[in-house]
Amino acid sequence: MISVDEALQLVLQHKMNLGTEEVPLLQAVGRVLAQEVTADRDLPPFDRVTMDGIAIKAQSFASGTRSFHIEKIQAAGSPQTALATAENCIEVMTGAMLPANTDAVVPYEVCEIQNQVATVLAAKVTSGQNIHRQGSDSTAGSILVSGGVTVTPAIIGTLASVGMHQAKVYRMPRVAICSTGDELVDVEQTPLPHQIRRSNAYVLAAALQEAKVPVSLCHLPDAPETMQQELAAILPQHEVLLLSGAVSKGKFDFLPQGLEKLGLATVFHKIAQKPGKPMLFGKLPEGKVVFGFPGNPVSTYVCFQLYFWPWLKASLGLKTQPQKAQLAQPISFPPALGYHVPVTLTNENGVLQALPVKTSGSGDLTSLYKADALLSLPADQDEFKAGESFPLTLL
Ligand SMILES: Nc1nc2c(c(=O)[nH]1)N[C@H]1C(S)=C(S)[C@@H](COP(=O)(O)OP(=O)(O)OC[C@H]3O[C@@H](n4cnc5c(N)ncnc54)[C@H](O)[C@@H]3O)O[C@H]1N2
Ligand code: MOO
Ligand SMILES: [Mg+2]
Repeated sequence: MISVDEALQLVLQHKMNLGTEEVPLLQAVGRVLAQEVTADRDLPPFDRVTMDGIAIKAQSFASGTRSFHIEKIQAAGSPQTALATAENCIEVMTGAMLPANTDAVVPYEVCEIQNQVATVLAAKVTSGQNIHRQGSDSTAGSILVSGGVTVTPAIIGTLASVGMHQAKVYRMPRVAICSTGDELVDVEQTPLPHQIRRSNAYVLAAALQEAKVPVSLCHLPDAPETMQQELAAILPQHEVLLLSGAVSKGKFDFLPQGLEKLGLATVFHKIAQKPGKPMLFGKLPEGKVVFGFPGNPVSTYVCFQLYFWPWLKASLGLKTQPQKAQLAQPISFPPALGYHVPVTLTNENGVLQALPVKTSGSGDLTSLYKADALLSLPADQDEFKAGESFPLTLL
């Protein structure tokens, strides 16, 4: 059986080249940017007034002038005006162009205005004060945002400020999520005593919806021929299959053989880990990939988090920062399996502490919502001391 690290490396070796697409500005949020964003002009594009007040020539103040006749008002959104006489001033509003022949803005708070004359009460006026200089943030042509980052609301603001009403982002893969199992009924149905409601596909669909990955849902029966026919019908419209259940040793676990008939090249089947030991990963014709997650709800979600997300991020060219946390209490786990422990996180003096969540195993989905993350303990160790650090996957 391969290790957790080997499985992850194999999954990453099969990342997909997704290409790019143009989307309208607001639809770019949450997507991965596939272009550099450059400034179309200087930012700010003119000397911008940053306080409501009066614009003067600092030299006039230095020469002793304190009362300045107000020539006019320069509002934001008006073309630039000019001060006619050095001993005068122009009232200016935040966001306005600084009037020509002025180089300092004195806020209203330190002025007294009567009969069109502003008297400056401040002790000092410096050339350049309260002016956001043209090009001081960035100059025309400079790179504001590099490609390969997730578009945040702040990046949307940057795109808007340089006039990009569309943005080039990496295309998302077309994903089908199929649950399997004759014991499962849909959410709106009332289960009979031997049945349960299916939840796995909804968990994965919800996670993908948050990440703006388009998905379609389906459910496959525990019957080899129908399962294979339905898979064959789904495959042409999708590039990634996320399947849950039917990958273990049961008499009705038909997924591996159903996929083989569709041309599956198995990359691995089984990982030395708990939960999620029976996980399957393989290639399908035309460069498509399939993740066969074990059916127990916690196993499905854990494997999705540990293997599918890194695969998607790698395919989108997103870099991930490995994270670690300290185990907050000792754990004993003798089997030679990697152990992914659901934990809650607290921060003690800047160090992340991971406290295991009580669960009754990989069928216990309701305990998983309490977890903030998974702490992955290595297979070659049996006793794990409080204070030891291990890799962390945020949920
Ligand atoms: N002899 C062995 N038996 C099992 C092994 C093993 O190594 N040897 N592995 C166990 C492990 S670990 C897991 S995990 C499960 C995985 O089984 P399958 O992937 O074949 O999944 P199923 O048999 O279809 O279902 C398992 C379990 O999960 C429930 N389930 C499935 N799908 C859903 C869903 N969409 N929503 C909610 N619950 C779901 C299903 O009802 C079963 O209870 O195999 C062990 N057995
Ligand atoms: O993935 Mo299984 O527990 O290891 O349910
Ligand atoms: Mg099974």
